[in-house]
Amino acid sequence: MAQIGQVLVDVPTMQTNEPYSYAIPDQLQDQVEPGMRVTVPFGHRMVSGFVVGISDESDYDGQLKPIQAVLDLAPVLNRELRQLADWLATTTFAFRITCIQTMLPNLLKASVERFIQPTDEISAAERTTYFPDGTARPFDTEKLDEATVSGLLKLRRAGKVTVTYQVKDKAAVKTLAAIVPALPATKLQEIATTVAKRAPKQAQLLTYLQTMGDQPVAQTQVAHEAAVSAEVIRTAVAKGWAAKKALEVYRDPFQRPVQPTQPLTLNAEQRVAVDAISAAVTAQRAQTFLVEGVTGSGKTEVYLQSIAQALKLGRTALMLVPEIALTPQMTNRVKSRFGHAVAVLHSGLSKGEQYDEWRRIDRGEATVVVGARSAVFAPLHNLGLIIMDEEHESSYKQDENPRYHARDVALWRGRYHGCPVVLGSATPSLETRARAAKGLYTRLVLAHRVNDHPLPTVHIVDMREALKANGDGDFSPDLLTAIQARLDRQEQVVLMLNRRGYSSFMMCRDCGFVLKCPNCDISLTLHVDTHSMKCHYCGHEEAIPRVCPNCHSRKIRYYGTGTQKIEKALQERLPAARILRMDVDSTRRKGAHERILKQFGSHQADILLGTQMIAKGLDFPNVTLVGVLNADTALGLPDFRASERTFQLLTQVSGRAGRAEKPGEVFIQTFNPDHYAIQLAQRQDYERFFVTEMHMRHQGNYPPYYFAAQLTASHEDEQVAAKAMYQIVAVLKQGLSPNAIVLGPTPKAIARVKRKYYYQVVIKYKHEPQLQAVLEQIRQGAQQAQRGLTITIDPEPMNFM
Ligand SMILES: Nc1ncnc2c1ncn2[C@@H]1O[C@H](COP(=O)(O)OP(=O)(O)OP(=O)(O)O)[C@@H](O)[C@H]1O
Ligand SMILES: [Zn+2]
Ligand SMILES: [Zn+2]
Repeated sequence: MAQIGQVLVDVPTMQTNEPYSYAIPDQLQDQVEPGMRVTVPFGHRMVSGFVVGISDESDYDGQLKPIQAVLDLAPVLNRELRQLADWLATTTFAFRITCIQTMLPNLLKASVERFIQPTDEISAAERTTYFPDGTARPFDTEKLDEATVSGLLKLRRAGKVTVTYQVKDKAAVKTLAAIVPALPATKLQEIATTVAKRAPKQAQLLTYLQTMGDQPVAQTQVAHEAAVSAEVIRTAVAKGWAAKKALEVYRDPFQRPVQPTQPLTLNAEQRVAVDAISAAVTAQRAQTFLVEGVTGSGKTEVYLQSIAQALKLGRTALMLVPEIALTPQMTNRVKSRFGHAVAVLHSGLSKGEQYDEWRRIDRGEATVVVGARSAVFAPLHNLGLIIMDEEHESSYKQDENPRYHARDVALWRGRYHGCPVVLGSATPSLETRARAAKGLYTRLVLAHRVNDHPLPTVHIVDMREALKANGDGDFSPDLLTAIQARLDRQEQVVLMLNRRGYSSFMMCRDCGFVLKCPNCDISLTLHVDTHSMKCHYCGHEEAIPRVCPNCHSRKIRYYGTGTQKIEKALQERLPAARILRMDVDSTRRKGAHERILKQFGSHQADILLGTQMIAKGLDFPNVTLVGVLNADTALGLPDFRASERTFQLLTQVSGRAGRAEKPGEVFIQTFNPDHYAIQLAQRQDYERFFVTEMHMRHQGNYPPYYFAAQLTASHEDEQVAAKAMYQIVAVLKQGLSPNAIVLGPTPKAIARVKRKYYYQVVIKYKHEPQLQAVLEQIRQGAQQAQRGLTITIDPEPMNFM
């Protein structure tokens, strides 16, 4: 009986989660398997698709169109990852094909090209007009002019040209030109003797060829080892003594040499953690651990030794880091311990490098994967351990479809493989810490720094005073004195300029007052377009104040400064200081980040001035001073997580100071010295912060007490977006219980992006068994909605702006 392939087609406008049935032609019967990419006819074109199933019968009565071509020799997604894609689609309200695309390396996202070519029917004149090269030409209706397109279509109707499809499969395997001997050794020897006099170099190569065996060797290597030029090799090939072969090679994204390291002797707290995790690895238990360890407590060593346990049992390990491009130090540490077993996956690699690393993982050649968010989909078999470092980082949440959180995916894979998941942080997210409190996660605490080095001493600098003293809102006298002392002692300084919330809110520079919503206790956002202050939760709007409502000062203004400006100002104040700047601009080029850190690490600079990207993971023993120039900017954001983010950032960045023998000191400049997030960051007291913040969340009905979901509508016409949102609110109110809190619709913080208006609704709820169904109904309704209207659903928004 003929086989039927169930294919998810890759047509973004044809949004469906259901596969289509296609006939599998005889010649492809043995080739098609679930998990492979294919091309199929769809309407009048050829599109790529993904086989999710094969069956013998179809409910479809008519004639089925056949699958045209198979793009893969083996499935690119295994059974586990296909199940994961389905789960992802359901829980994030994304399309199955979108989820599959997200899981594949970029290189495997094939696209189809159309070609048009002449048939025998075509006249000579038509041929010269339409086919100047005489052969097939790409048929891209967007690039060709209208007359050519209509002319070609006319020819097609007359049967004078045909259209063919070719898949531009970008999955190029990298190859090197290589050489193999084409004749038996005895024959080569014979020729060598005859040419020896007249062409000694050729004889030399012939002798080398005899020693080669039948494995191809890279041409450059042959040239080097036989000490002959490329020209001599070309001649040998032309004469039929040797043959050219393509040698498959991996692009190694990790060319720099690493020093191998041995496991360190663990201290008592580390020992307890490694033992607990190893036990779960050995028992193949899907247990979740929270490793709550202060900065510099040696969490990385705990991860490494737990990974070693998984490898010892013949299993594999996945280690997630927030943004790997920003943490070359971590990659180095893993690579130095596990060498070639390590594959690295992140967006900083070229597509080819990503693909090669992905294949090494899929083939089982790499058994440890270090990577950023999307590495959570790495095709590791037989997972024994998953680690998520800095688990509180918001970069683990994807901001576009599918809107998944890598933590949820990690937990899913942990259950699938029966392996533990380790969530590590000095400042865990409230959600995670709350789950540990409930006993859902096992909490492992590293309360002390390695070798009992003390945590740094943190000073809070009241910038209201500093501003009065020297009129300088950027550098307080205290901070400048402290920096100078480091310069004198040849120690190093890390300075952070917080760019989050840059210029989006207003603050009084005399009293630190930030304008808040009277209904929501969340700061109002400045809208330059409407000249007003708005609340993004409830829609409250008021005029931009001219004087501070609290102290009547006129020094109320946007908050925010650029790193370049700060660098210049700092250099003027400290002319002798060598400053390195690390921000989006200075790290645009590939490898720039790593180069800057290397320079700083080898003390080619005294001060590393940067944005939030310098807050995490850096481990430089000579850094004894950390300065935070503006602690407040993130506090003013209209986000219920503003305090949490501020506390985390300040604690993380403070942790860069005094990690080795020399004690560390931190200066936090703030206009809000009494804010609890800043006070508790000064004490680096996470537990106290957790209790305080949980209380605030409880009062405000925020996560983790409530769940939240966010819906957004966008359209070029503001009316359309707003109206769609009002209709959605009606659907929600009808479908959900009266306990659910529906906030909005309100315009988003940046209400207009790329000529589109954004409106949003936030749902806060505790138990809403109907929510999934209601949201699914809204998602389906959105497809029939007005042209140009986009509805997005985020089941777990990281920010509400
Ligand atoms: N058992 C140990 N004995 C000696 N040195 C150790 C030990 N464990 C870790 N270290 C060293 O202590 C330093 C800090 O460790 P690590 O960077 O792992 O801390 P961390 O907890 O990840 O900190 P952060 O959260 O600030 O990034 C490192 O230089 C590491 O090599
Ligand atoms: Zn004021
Ligand atoms: Zn409000």
